[in-house]
Amino acid sequence: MDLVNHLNDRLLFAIPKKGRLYDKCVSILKGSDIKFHRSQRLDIALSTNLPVALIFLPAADIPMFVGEGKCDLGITGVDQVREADMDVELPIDLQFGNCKLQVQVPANGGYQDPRQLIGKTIVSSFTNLTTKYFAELEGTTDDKITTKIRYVGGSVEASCALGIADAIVDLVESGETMRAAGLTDIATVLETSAYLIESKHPKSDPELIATIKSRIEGVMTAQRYVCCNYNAQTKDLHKLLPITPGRRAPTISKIDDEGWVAVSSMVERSKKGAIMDELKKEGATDIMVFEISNCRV
Ligand SMILES: Nc1ncnc2c1ncn2[C@@H]1O[C@H](COP(=O)(O)OP(=O)(O)OP(=O)(O)O)[C@@H](O)[C@H]1O
Ligand SMILES: O=P(O)(O)OC[C@H]1O[C@H](OP(=O)(O)OP(=O)(O)O)[C@H](O)[C@@H]1O
Repeated sequence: MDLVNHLNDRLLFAIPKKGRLYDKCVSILKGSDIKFHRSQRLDIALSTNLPVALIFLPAADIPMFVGEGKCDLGITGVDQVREADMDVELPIDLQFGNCKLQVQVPANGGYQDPRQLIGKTIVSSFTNLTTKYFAELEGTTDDKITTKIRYVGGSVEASCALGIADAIVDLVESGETMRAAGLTDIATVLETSAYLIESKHPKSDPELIATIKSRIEGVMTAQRYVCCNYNAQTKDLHKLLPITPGRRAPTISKIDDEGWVAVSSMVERSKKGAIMDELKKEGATDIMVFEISNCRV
């Protein structure tokens, strides 16, 4: 099938083709019920249930495709958006791919302040952000900095040991890569996470864009909340309901037992243990927590 000729009239949605963000992106698409089949080695997949085409691209190229309006939507890290210096909307923080772009120096090298690196050689895959950062430190414009910024595409952390850099600017999540390379961080250039990004001048049907955004928001909410059900005596509700106020209000249903009701409420996943403990202490029984597979709020 000539896929390219099937792209007309479809919303083009750019997804990282591999790497750190890929699996989470696929699970967001799945959670949003955007069905597709990606043939091996093909970087375009037509959705089978929506007028959408998924375009699999390097995470670093996605801001340009969306910024220039070639794709209406995309998913990539904010670091990539800032590095590409593209003017796009950032409608949804997808809350994965969290890490920091940091200035890293040899742990035993005597640098404690990034100002000590002015005029030295810095290696990074994020040369634009690094240039801007040092231009600000030097109090000058990007084209006048004395610090030398060199690009490498990967394994940036090896640059100091190999003698091509005095320091590096690279992403840090757990810090394992940094420490294994004998480096330590002395400053943060940027904090980042993956975002749904949107063209400022989308070409597709606004209703379709709104539907996709609302589905992704639903996935985010479903990830953040669980559903908590319990039985309670009506006399205890004044103590129990403040523990489970819900997003708007808890649902209270009659049950076939005089003086008792069933309560259902969304609670934050990260607090569910403490909430169940407190409910039990205040007299709730049959407390159950359920996963929410998707929702619209
Ligand atoms: N260690 C990390 N922890 C969390 N998020 C990360 C980490 N490393 C990278 N990211 C995020 O993922 C994005 C893509 O990084 P990744 O290294 O996967 O890209 P890539 O270079 O396209 O893939 P690959 O390394 O497989 O070639 C980064 O721009 C950043 O937003
Ligand atoms: O703090 P950590 O948890 O160790 O993560 C940081 C590492 O993750 C990223 O690289 P990645 O593993 O994606 O490979 P790359 O070097 O090929 O980009 C980043 O460039 C660091 O090297």
